[in-house]
Amino acid sequence: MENAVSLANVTKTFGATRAVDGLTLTIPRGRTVALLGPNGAGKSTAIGMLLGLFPPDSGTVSLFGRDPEQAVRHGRVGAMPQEGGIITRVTVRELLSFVSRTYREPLPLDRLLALAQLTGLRDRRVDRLSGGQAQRVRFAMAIAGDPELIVLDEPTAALDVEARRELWASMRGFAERGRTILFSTHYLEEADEQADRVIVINRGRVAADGTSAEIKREVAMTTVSVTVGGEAAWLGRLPGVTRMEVAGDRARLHSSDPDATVMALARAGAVRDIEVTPADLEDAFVALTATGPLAKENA
Ligand SMILES: Nc1ncnc2c1ncn2[C@@H]1O[C@H](COP(=O)(O)OP(=O)(O)OP(=O)(O)O)[C@@H](O)[C@H]1O
Repeated sequence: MENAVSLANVTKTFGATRAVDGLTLTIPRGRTVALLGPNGAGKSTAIGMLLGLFPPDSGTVSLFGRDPEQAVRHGRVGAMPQEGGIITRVTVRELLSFVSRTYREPLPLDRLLALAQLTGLRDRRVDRLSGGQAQRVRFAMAIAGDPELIVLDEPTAALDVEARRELWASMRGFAERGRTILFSTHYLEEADEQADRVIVINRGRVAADGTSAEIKREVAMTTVSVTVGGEAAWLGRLPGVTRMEVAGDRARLHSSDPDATVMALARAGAVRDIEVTPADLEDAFVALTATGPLAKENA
């Protein structure tokens, strides 16, 4: 079965900015995948190309083995752009039934309202909705044609915790139908919690790709902190240490093999206030998107 999404060595330049720089990734059907990256990493540009909004300068983009434009035209893809007004002065039901009529095989309206948790709001005017409710209307518009893939550019960016939770409950309902979800986010926690797989993008390329557990392992960002008196440079050469920060008399060692690092510290008698902190996704993300040596290694 062909992949839902496939990008092969895709580049896109705007003026002097290379927004996407040799991006290669595939997403099989039925997955929920997060595109995670800092501001300007190239997420929106990648999404724009895979929705067929503009072509890449080089490389190929395909959705279900076809040209993106074709896949979109055949109703296999639903999109929720970062912004985008919705018509006001109509009720939720009027808006969604209008959108549904533009598709050949739309979801039944009741089903659509239920999936987006809008049943109780169906007679509410769209301009009287809260931000979170309006976002669920946008989500309902994206899935009205019952697409196989939905692409959401920072769907929860402006939402509070509760509204985010509700939107995710709706999205999970859609994913349970075997559908593919690709969403971009700045929120590590959201990627960690919601996605089966996290693709970290930095400077237009894939910096890491895997489950959040794999990414944490890959960057091996366990930190070993220790108090040192005097010169600290030698700590950077201990087994497992990939990076080190020194603040006052405290050294923070990032280690890919914390056991070996701790043993070496013990052998050297440098165990004052030793503290081992396991990796978290925040650390992994910072490491992957920093301009330090690790980022270069992963680039
Ligand atoms: N139409 C455009 N014209 C000029 N530069 C652009 C255009 N679109 C994007 N860029 C630049 O390309 C780079 C990637 O931008 P993009 O919007 O894809 O990143 P992003 O990861 O989606 O960021 P954000 O999280 O802030 O939305 C940025 O440097 C941006 O300024």
